[in-house]
Amino acid sequence: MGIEVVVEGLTKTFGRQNIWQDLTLTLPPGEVSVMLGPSGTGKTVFLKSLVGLIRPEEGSVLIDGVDMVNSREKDVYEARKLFGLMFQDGALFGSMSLFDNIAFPLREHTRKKESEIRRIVMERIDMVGMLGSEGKLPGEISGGMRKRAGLARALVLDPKIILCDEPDSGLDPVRTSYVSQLLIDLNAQIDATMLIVTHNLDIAATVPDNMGMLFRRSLVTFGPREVLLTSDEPVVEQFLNGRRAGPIGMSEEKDQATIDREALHGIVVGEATERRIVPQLEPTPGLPVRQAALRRRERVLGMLSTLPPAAQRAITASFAAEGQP
Ligand SMILES: Nc1ncnc2c1ncn2[C@@H]1O[C@H](COP(=O)(O)OP(=O)(O)OP(=O)(O)O)[C@@H](O)[C@H]1O
Repeated sequence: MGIEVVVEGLTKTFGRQNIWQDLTLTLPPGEVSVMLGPSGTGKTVFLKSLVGLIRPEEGSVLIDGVDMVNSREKDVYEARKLFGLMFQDGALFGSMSLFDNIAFPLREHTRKKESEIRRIVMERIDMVGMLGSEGKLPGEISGGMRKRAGLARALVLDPKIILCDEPDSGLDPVRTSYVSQLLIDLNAQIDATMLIVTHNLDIAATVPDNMGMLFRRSLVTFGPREVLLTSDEPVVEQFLNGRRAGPIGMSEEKDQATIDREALHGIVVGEATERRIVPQLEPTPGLPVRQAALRRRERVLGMLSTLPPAAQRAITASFAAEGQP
């Protein structure tokens, strides 16, 4: 099973620019979480902070007893092996075949024999549906395939935590839904903790167990998906509806003067519309039941009375629809 990630009081500044402050959240073990947020709110910086590639000034990130913020580089390096990272462009080496790209972490970090490496690499290539393409160079395949190859590479060291930075960027809507299904299928197969950073509303609506959103240097919310999906916070409303009216502007956020000026010109925040929550994706038939979904159900039922009423109603309705009242 995946590992819990406990983030407490995290604050990061570059020079005089405060990226975010006092972020506190827990990624439940083995569950899939999504972090939303307008461009530039520091989602990538957050992912890099979890793996210790960026060191925030304050706070802690506890993973299996190691604090990725305050520990010695040697310990952080060791703990980093628990992670699988999938970056926006797949981050593949252009002159290496897909096979060699995917084998790279195994050759770099383990002493496995070539025959064993071949077995693992082919198994992961199969998992992401790319058997037959292993001899190709990254330049010879589409963006969607490069993403999947990046995901296969993230999987070779049997990660306990998988971080995906915008798995949908540059993909058409059809390829994006394949990636969404792939993420859920992988979760069912390996039960790793997953955090996905995305702007994509379809991924956000259908993939995660938990959702959070970064805005104005803090976490607007983080918790079971239904909390964000039923939230009437103006920034969440605006983001989920892709509207111009609201606190998010072209360069991240608007000041009050801009909001007032827009109101004068008739650009007003719309009425809060009742949002329909679409069901979460299920693993492809034939794959194991997602253990995280079973654990989440118990966890969420245990915290139900602490959640906002709209989220409680949505959760009760979705459990009832699954035939598990
Ligand atoms: N190494 C760095 N040095 C200085 N500033 C940085 C560094 N890395 C990121 N930043 C700044 O931190 C801010 C947040 O960047 P980040 O890439 O995390 O945003 P994001 O939310 O992932 O954006 P997007 O959705 O557009 O990818 C930006 O203003 C960026 O310029």
